[in-house]
Amino acid sequence: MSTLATPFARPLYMMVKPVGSVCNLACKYCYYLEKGNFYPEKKNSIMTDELLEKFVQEYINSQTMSEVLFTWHGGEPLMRPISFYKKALEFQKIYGRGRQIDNCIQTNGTLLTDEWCQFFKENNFLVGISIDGPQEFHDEYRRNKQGQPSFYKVKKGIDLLKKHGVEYNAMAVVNDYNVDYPLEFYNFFKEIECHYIQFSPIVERIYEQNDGTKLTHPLQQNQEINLAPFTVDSEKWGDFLCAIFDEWLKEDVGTYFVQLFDAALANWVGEQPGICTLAKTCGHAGIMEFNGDVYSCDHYVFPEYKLGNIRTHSLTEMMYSPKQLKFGADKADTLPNQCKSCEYLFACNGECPKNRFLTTADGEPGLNYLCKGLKKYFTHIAPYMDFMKKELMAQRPPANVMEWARKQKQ
Ligand SMILES: C[S@@+](CC[C@H](N)C(=O)[O-])C[C@H]1O[C@@H](n2cnc3c(N)ncnc32)[C@H](O)[C@@H]1O
Ligand code: SF4
Ligand code: SF4
Ligand code: SF4
Repeated sequence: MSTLATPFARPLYMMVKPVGSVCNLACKYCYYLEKGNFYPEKKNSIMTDELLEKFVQEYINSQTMSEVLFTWHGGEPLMRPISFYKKALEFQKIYGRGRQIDNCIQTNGTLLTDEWCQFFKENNFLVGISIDGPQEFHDEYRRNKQGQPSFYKVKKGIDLLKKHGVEYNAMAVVNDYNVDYPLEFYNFFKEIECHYIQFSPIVERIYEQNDGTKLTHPLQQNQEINLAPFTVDSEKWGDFLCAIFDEWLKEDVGTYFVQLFDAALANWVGEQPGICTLAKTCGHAGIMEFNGDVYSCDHYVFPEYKLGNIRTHSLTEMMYSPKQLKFGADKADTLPNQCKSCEYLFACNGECPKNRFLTTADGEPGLNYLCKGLKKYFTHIAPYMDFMKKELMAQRPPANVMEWARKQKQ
């Protein structure tokens, strides 16, 4: 096992699911909806006030730093009433004893109202909104159980956030349907003046199990690969990123922030990237279900990756357990030789282990499904990243890359 960073030198981070996997939408690609199968008592999957208080107290007390970040996730976290979050804030005040406490919430945006937005503004919430680009792309997969599209409601939600001056960012998935339209996609976010954008590729395999789940199980190896139809093509993912990167280079560096570009630059200069998929190790962010069950990662909510329950184990115990440390270290320890000798390992780190189900040319298992696209992306951005690194080292703004890129093209 590789050496991990000293425990306790970083915040303990946990995403919380106050309504479990319950949601008012039924996006066709959603990996979380089916987690309800692990909780047959599903109809009652809401966090009690008593558990909320226990979590808030323990989460704050587990931190070794003065800042504490709460992340509310789901399912759809706005399916709890505002009063639930007001209680959470009261507990934060009681147990925070002067610490700086921040809250962010990840939502599909369809349930936003003036009242929610006022609440978020007053309490400084950062709101992550899921929106998959323009209407046609978004509505392809993001619909409710009756098949009704959600774009119109999400757009209305974003307008409300803007009206109330709430800080927000966009989270967009890239799938088989929208991957061919990178510029339409990117320009949409500029049109709605969203300056912080996260793109996440959909990679899912169909794997029907007895427990009622159908999507990727990470322990599913040596099986016939049965890609879910919404999965993004690996090379197209690379082309998509390259096209948006070139567009971003024209005039947006320093004004629009694309998480995968920032994370690549972070790796280029040897800083921690802001996204786990490009980090060296996993396991920094656990998730807690409505009933206090804690899992290794949001994409590893499976019985095999359950770390315990907050009623019987402390958060520190679970997040620094041998099981979780191994989960974290496995990301680097299980890399195939093709990755170990890859010139972009420092930037890619083999991406997410969930996606490592191909075999290398030498027949070694564990190659990332997205490898071809990732290599294309890193090769394409390398000269610009090298330049930005040089600028940063000389304490000049990396945005100088825009002029440099223009000159290269002349
Ligand atoms: C599971 S949702 C929970 C929060 C909230 N309901 C929402 O949609 O923002 C969190 C994020 O995961 C994304 N997502 C859903 N299924 C995915 C998948 N199979 N692969 C990658 N991301 C996915 C969603 O688009 C959303 O941005
Ligand atoms: S809104 Fe979020 S939780 Fe609900 S189905 Fe869509 S991605 Fe899944
Ligand atoms: S398994 Fe994937 S999603 Fe989970 S921490 Fe690792 S890289 Fe991130
Ligand atoms: S680009 Fe491919 S070979 Fe290189 S580290 Fe990433 S997944 Fe491995």
